[in-house]
Amino acid sequence: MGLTANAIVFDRLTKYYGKRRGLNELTLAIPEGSITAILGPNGAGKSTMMRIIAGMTVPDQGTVNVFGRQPGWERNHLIAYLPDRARWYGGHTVADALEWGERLLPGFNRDRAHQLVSDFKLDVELEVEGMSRGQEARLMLVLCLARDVPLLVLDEPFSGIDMISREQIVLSLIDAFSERKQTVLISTHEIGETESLFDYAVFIQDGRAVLCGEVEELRAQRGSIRDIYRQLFGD
Ligand SMILES: Nc1ncnc2c1ncn2[C@@H]1O[C@H](COP(=O)(O)OP(=O)(O)OP(=O)(O)O)[C@@H](O)[C@H]1O
Repeated sequence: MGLTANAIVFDRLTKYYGKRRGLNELTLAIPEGSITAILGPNGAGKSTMMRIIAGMTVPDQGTVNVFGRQPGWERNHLIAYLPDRARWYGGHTVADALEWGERLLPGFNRDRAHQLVSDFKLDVELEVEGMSRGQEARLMLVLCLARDVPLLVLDEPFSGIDMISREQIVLSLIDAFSERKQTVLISTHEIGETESLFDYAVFIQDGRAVLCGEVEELRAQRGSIRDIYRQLFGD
């Protein structure tokens, strides 16, 4: 695959929540241009790591570099971040959300957003507050994927989406990512249906990276990503 430069570098990054450590000297590099899976059990530190990249949480110790600089609001025009929980405006429809995106999100491509809405079978008239979890997940994906930014950080983007739709969405993502030069980080618990998306994988446990590498190499050495997950985290 020929991955060279790193888009993101963590060096002994630690984040405390009270006495508990959300991240524990996390040391890790994410290759530029990769589609990277962030994998690990509940509470491993995946969301904390992503929030730090998006500049929404500040670490307590260690360093993090995103394209060579510290994260923060002034870097956010480079990043499309899909949080694990969203808040919407009351009374807004999918169409309103797209308009909001066009006005406020740097690099937002309106035509692509509308294409994605149609690909993901969303109704533009749908009110966002009344959406099912799967519909909401699709809308959040649209708002991120429509953006021409160098880094996408997607925290559990498939959660709540049914299996068949998930498979279709993964196929359209493979298509979309092959056309564009973006670094993409995706945390997910749905490893089976999403494995084909990834060319790099990071396994996290207790706030540390326990294994990372190019998916092709990991597969050749240790089996499928699902098998590796079981080897690392199974009882
Ligand atoms: N706001 C917070 N206040 C207190 N503790 C927190 C907070 N956010 C995260 N933590 C703790 O930090 C650790 C890492 O949490 P994080 O949400 O990053 O894990 P995760 O890997 O994303 O988990 P999941 O797969 O369940 O979404 C957990 O022990 C969690 O309880």
